[in-house]
Amino acid sequence: MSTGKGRERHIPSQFNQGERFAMKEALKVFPTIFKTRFIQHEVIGEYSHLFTVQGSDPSLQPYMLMAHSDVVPAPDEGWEVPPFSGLEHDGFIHGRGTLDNKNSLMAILQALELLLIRNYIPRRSFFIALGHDEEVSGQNGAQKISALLQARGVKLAFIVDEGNFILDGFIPYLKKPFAMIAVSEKGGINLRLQVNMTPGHSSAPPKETSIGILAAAISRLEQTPLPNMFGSGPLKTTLQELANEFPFPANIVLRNLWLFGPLVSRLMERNYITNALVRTTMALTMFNAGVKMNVIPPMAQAIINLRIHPAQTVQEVLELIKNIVADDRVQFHVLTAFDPLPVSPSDHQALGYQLLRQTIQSIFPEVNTIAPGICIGNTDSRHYTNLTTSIYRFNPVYLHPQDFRSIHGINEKISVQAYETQVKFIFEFIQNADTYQEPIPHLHEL
Ligand SMILES: CCCCCCCCCCCCCCCCCC(=O)N[C@@H](Cc1ccccc1)C(=O)O
Ligand SMILES: [Zn+2]
Ligand SMILES: [Zn+2]
Repeated sequence: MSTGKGRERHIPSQFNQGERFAMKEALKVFPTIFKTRFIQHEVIGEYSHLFTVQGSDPSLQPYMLMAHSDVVPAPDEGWEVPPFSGLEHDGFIHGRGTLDNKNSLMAILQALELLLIRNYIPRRSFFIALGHDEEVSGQNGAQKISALLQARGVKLAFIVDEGNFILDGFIPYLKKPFAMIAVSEKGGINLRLQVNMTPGHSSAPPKETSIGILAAAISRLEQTPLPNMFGSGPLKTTLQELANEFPFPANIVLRNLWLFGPLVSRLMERNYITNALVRTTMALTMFNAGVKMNVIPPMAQAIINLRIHPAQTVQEVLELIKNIVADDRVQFHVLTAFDPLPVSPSDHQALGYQLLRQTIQSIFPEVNTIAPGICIGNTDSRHYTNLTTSIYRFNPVYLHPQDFRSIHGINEKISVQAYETQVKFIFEFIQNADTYQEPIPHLHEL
C-alpha cells in the first residue's frame, strides 16, 4: 500500500531491549498516554474506559479499537500456575484473561504508548473503548459508551474487537495457519427451563419428580441437534478462500461446494468447534434443583446457553426448542436474547477489513490466507451497530485448538513473543489507518 500524503516517515516497529522488558512487565500505567494533550480519557459506567485520540485531519472518519478488562472466574483446580498470578514461565505469561481479553487491552495501550514516545501524531482520530463487564453482557460498559458516542453524533468508519484469531490446526489436512476476520457473530439466547411441582415426603414419590421431568427434557434437547445450516452465512466464503491451502482432492472439494456441500457439512459437524459454525448450538450450563434429601423437589431449573446461526432468528430457535421439549409441564423463560449480527463488508472498499488484511500481511507474512468468517462467541462490539456497519472481530494472535479450550477453561496463557507481536501489530495498524489509500476502483466497479 503506498504511504499517504503528510507522513514524513513510517515509524518502524522495532523495540529495544528496555522497551521489550517494559512491555512484558507493563503493570504500570501508561504515562505518555495520560499526559498527551490530544488524548482525552473518560471513565464510563464506573469501570470502563474511553480514550479519544484526536487526529490532525478531521476529514478522516474515526475508527475504534476495543477490548475488555473483565474475565470469567477461574478456580485454582487444574491450573499449572495460579490463574491470577500472572506468572511468566517457559516463555509464557499464564493467567485468566491472557487470551480473553487482557492481552488486547494491554497491547492497545502499550502500542499507543510506544507510538507517542516516538512523537507520533495520528492523522485519523480513533477511540479506544475498554469495557469492564463484557463477560456479563456489556450493559454497563460498552452499551453506555455506545450511547454516549451516539449522543455526541459520532459515526465510526469501523471497529476492531476481539473475536477471532490466526487459526492453526483447526482443520484436518490444513497444515498452514490462516487468519479469519469475523465479519459477523452468532446471536444468543440464555433460556431458563423450569418445572414446578407440589413438594411432599420422599417416602411416597410421584411417578416423576420435577428433576426427572426436566432432566428428560434436557436429554431430548441434547439428543436432538438443531438443523445443520451449512451453505447459508459467511462460512462458504471462508472455505472457498481456504481452498488453495488444501492439497488435492480437498482443494477440488472446497472449490465445488455446490456439489460437495453436504459432505463438507457432515465432516464439520464431527468436530465440536467447527460444528459451532454450521448450526445453532445449545449448551446446558446450569442445573439447580432440590431442597433436601427426603423432600420431593418443588422446583427444578436449567439454563441453556444458545448461540444462533446467522441463518436463524431468536423466534425460530425458540419454536424449535419448544417442539423438541414437547412437554407442557416445562416452562420457558427467556433471560437474554439477541439475533445474529449483520454481516460487515469485506470487499475492496471495506476500509477496516482492508487495513486488517494489510497489517496481517505485513506482520504475519507466513499467513497466506485471510478470510472473512463468523465469530462463534459474542463480543461487546454488538452494542455498537448504531455507530457503524463495519465491525471486525479479530485478535492478531495465533490460536491452536488447545488454546481455544483454555478460553473460559484452564491454563489460559499467551507467549511473550505472541504478546509482543500483538503490540507490534497494533503499532503498525494505527499508522496504516493514517496512510491507507483507498484502492482505485476497478473499471467494472466504476
Ligand atoms: C473454517 C473453520 C474455522 C475454525 C473456526 C475456529 C474458531 C475458533 C476461534 C473461536 C474464538 C471464540 C472466542 C471469541 C471471543 C468470545 C468472547 C467471550 O467470551 N464473549 C462472551 C460474551 C458474553 C455475551 C453475552 C453474555 C455474556 C457474555 C461470550 O459468552 O461469548
Ligand atoms: Zn472476551
Ligand atoms: Zn470471554
